[in-house]
Amino acid sequence: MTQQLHATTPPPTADRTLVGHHLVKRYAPSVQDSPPALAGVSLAVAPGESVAVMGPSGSGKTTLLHVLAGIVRPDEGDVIWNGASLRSASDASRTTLRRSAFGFVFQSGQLIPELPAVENVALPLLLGGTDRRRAEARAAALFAPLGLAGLERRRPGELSGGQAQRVAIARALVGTPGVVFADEPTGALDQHTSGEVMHHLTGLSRHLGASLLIVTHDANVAGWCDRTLHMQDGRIVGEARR
Ligand SMILES: Nc1ncnc2c1ncn2[C@@H]1O[C@H](COP(=O)(O)OP(=O)(O)OP(=O)(O)O)[C@@H](O)[C@H]1O
Repeated sequence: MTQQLHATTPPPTADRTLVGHHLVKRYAPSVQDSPPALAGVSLAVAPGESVAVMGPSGSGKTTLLHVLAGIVRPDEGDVIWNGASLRSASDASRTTLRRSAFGFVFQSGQLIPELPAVENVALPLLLGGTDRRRAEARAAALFAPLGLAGLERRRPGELSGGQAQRVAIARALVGTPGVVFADEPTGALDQHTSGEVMHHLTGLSRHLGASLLIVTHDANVAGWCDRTLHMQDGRIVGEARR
């Protein structure tokens, strides 16, 4: 991938550090219409680090996640993953990167209702060309570590909310991604179940060496992470380490 870096971008590091450099994103066509969703955000997520992003509604948390994950292209600035620029990458290579290097967990409703849990988990591997037997074996191996042993053939409608989120975590991690992006992963769960899900999400990510970027409104969820960033009006205005 070619490097087209912003003039002041720090030297890229060809490791599994995720770097966002001076990210600006405006959804409205002109600045007069509304303030930018991202107004110049810079951050680095170290390999294996877990980072929570908190802030009021509309402060730009989800936009930051989408820009860092290569889903949304920034208007200014760049995202560097493994030493390469996402901004200058083609749509096709960004899609390939998302599939091979990143995993995603959303609030709910992300599993395919018709497929048994194990097939839901195997899906990213199947889409990447792994043969079915090997994909399902790798998927099944994640059930016990996530406390899901015996639920492999259940369909999503036959799982509790917390079990379904743990299946979604397995699916995000089955391809051993470099970074897992999670947007309100416990937003639909009660406090106790949320704690269980975070225990599994942080524990298994750490075990597999994946970094974690979590958008959340819940300070208890952020408390599971190494670091919490606070956003306001499209900027990072504070940071706390555990
Ligand atoms: N697709 C879009 N088109 C236009 N404006 C958008 C779009 N997505 C987000 N915005 C605007 O960008 C700003 C930041 O939104 P974003 O969803 O990133 O905030 P957030 O902090 O994640 O909010 P919440 O906590 O409510 O999910 C808001 O003003 C929002 O209205």
